[in-house]
Amino acid sequence: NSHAHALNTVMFTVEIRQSPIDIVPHQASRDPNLSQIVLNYDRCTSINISNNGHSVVVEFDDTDDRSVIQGGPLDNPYRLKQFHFHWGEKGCEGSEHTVSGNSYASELHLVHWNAVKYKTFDEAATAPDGLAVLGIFLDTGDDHRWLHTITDALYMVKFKGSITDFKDFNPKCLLPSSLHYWTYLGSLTTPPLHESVIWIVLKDPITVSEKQLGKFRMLLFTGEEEDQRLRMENNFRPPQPLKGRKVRSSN
Ligand SMILES: CC#CCNS(=O)(=O)c1cc(S(N)(=O)=O)ccc1C(=O)O
Ligand SMILES: [Zn+2]
Repeated sequence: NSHAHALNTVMFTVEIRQSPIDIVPHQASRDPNLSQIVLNYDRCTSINISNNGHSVVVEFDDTDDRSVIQGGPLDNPYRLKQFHFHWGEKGCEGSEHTVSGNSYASELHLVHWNAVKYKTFDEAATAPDGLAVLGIFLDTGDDHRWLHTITDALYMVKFKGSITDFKDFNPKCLLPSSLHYWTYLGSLTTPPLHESVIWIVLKDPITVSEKQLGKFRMLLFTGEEEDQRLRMENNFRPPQPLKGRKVRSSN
């Protein structure tokens, strides 16, 4: 039965740093050593926008250090690879991280990878310091003046598997006024759930309108050839156990 024993060993993985989490601000430790994060996106090159059946994704040219995030908890610059969103079916839920138990309507994730230490994204995606994801909350209110560039393109990627050109988009226009953040060690929030993400979650949300958010909900989880049409909504994972992790706060 050594075979059964071996299978049992192989199948058992310890999950100690899963994401998202509920962030409790006054339990986060203010760390004076935490510098500000720096986003060098001025030479970023967006390539396309696509519907991968889980979210809408804008991909970037990550073949050199043209667009990186650095500073804060990061020891190296991390290259921007893609950004995507998570949202609900109504305004009161949709974000992945929560703040004192409260959800935002949506959450934007800018995914970066450590190309200094790892040769490829896939290698970085399995390393404990391989990825850095910048999380930005979306609140509902007035129209966001630049989000329409994205929402106007969503009809082109309605179905799972659809993709279209999306050039000259700089995600700097989606940042809130302050880059104050919380940071903790976590994971991807979708399969394969690798525990390879240094999370940097901005404290201040950006504001978008219900109308703009509604356009995300006209995307479909299903492909054009499928007879069932499933609206893409509630593509957020609920908060996971903290398991003793410390959340640090920038000044
Ligand atoms: C191997 C591997 C991998 C993960 N890819 S991703 O980092 O772009 C990613 C990250 C996240 S998240 N929510 O963890 O940032 C969600 C979805 C994706 C995706 O595949 O599209
Ligand atoms: Zn995400």
